[in-house]
Amino acid sequence: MWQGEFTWAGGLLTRSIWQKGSTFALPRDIWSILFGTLWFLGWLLLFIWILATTSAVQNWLVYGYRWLFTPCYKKIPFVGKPHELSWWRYLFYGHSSYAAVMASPIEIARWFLQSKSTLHSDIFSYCFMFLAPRIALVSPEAAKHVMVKNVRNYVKPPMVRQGLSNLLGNKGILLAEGEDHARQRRIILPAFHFDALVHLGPIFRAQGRQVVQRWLNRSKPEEPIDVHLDMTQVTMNVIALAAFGYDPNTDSGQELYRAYRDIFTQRPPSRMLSMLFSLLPNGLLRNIPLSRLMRRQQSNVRLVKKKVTEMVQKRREEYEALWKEGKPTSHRDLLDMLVAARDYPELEKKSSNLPYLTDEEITSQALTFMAAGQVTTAVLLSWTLFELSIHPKVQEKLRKELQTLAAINSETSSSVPLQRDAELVQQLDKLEYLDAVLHESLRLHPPVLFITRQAVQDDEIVGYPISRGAIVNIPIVALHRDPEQWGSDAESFRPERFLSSENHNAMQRHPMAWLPFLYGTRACTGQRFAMLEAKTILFELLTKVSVQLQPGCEVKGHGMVSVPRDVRLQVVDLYQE
Ligand code: HEM
Repeated sequence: MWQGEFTWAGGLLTRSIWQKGSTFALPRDIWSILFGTLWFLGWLLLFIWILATTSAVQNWLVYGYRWLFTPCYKKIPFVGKPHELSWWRYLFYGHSSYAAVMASPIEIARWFLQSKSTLHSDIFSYCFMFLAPRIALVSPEAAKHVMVKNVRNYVKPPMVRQGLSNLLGNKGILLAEGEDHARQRRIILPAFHFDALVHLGPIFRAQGRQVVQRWLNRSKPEEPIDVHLDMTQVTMNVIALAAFGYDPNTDSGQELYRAYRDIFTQRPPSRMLSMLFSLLPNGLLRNIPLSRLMRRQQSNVRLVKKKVTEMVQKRREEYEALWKEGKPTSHRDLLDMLVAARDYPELEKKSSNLPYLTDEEITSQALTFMAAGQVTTAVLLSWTLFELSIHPKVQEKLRKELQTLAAINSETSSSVPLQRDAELVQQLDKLEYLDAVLHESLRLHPPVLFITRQAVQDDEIVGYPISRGAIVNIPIVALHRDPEQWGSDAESFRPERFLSSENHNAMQRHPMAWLPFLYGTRACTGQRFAMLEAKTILFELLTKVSVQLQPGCEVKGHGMVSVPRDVRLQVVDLYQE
């Protein structure tokens, strides 16, 4: 029916292909464009396929070489190919459908624990994508070796660094290693001291009150709330105010909030795409329509970086102006402290050992606090509210503890509002059941599911050799559900296990069996910040409302930071008339 030729770019037709007398009424140009586009897409797909296959073969050769010639892999038990996986899927995914974020957190935990029990070994090897070798450390003692005993020998591998540096820049504490890391940590730690943090009490309380007011003033109180959305907003506000004194209620603050939410709530298709597109050169990426999702992701990252850089620069200018005028500089928030640490030029000259932070480091640090401090705490609060919503007795017991404190506090606390808030935060920190509830929530739903490290030198972990370059993985989520440490009810939510009255159980447990913040010199610097924030916000919420899970609501975790998906809660006003 049709003859002739057309160019590959549909619109750029060189000659007509449609002969007169056709039974179809479509104009010639449309057919030409259609066939031209199909032709173009066909070649493009072939090109992508060739690139992806070449890259996969190259990966298989590199990783195959590592399996064969890295001595430790011959001595560590290997988990084997899952029989239900076809060879093709196995070659491509390895065990990552079970052991990485493509599975849900509970599936990940079960897979590691099952492999541990089948192999009768706390340490075993398995494959990541393209059969890349990994070593799992599934006991607190093995994890302790990497976190504490020989921490300097284990650094973040290039793949992890690349993922983090896209968002955080290259110079922050999370990516620093060795002496550089120790220097940055020395500077940052004082800002997270308990005495400094209780002064953030008014911010924590005000944000908690705002959420509960929003819940109570809804026009349709019977409609459920999306708890993770609200907790994301509240923790974003807290970190923006407490770390940077940045007003989240401005248009610009809202823009930042939306970009952050998008970055951290990537769903499986876009995660898969991120992985596939990472195989292609950047230039090619821009021309593929499918990469629109990825481009949105990149533009979100650019926006966050731009905003944080602006905040840092503004604060530095303010600080320098005060410094030049000889006026006292204030320490309102984390950013003040970072800027001050950088600006000790006189002292700096005297000793090169004195701490200081460069401009780039300050920006990276600020981005790190935003990323590390916001999403993780939102996840902690969302899972805790979810667990309380399905365990009404625990919720009631906790409410009693909080209400008792509220009653005491209203009688005895200071008449100065800011001081009163700081005092309350101090008292909240001493509540045993509140602490136990948060510990139990972090045990079952650790926001960071696992950490990955690469050995710098040959080493030995619990009697097994670890060769230089080997990549080890601590699956926190699996260690937290291991019946060997937590007993036969390891999968149940039971805060009582953390109470001192059940100390006999705790004595049998390894001191590092609970490790959501890690231990040692790489432990989370924001642990106290996160716990105080979560405690204060729960206090504000649970003394005013009760929460129940919306019937029929199926909740699953997903993503790098175990974001709970679709937690819909019904909120009941405790003082409703
Ligand atoms: C529930 C909340 C949180 C959890 C579960 C958590 C967990 C973690 C974990 C597991 C690490 C180690 C990551 C690694 O080395 O691969 C880490 C590091 C870090 N976290 Fe947190 N975090 C939380 C909240 C916060 C907050 C609120 C802040 C700051 C405001 C913060 C700041 C940091 C920083 C700066 C590091 C890097 C420490 C270093 O490398 O020396 N985190 N966090």
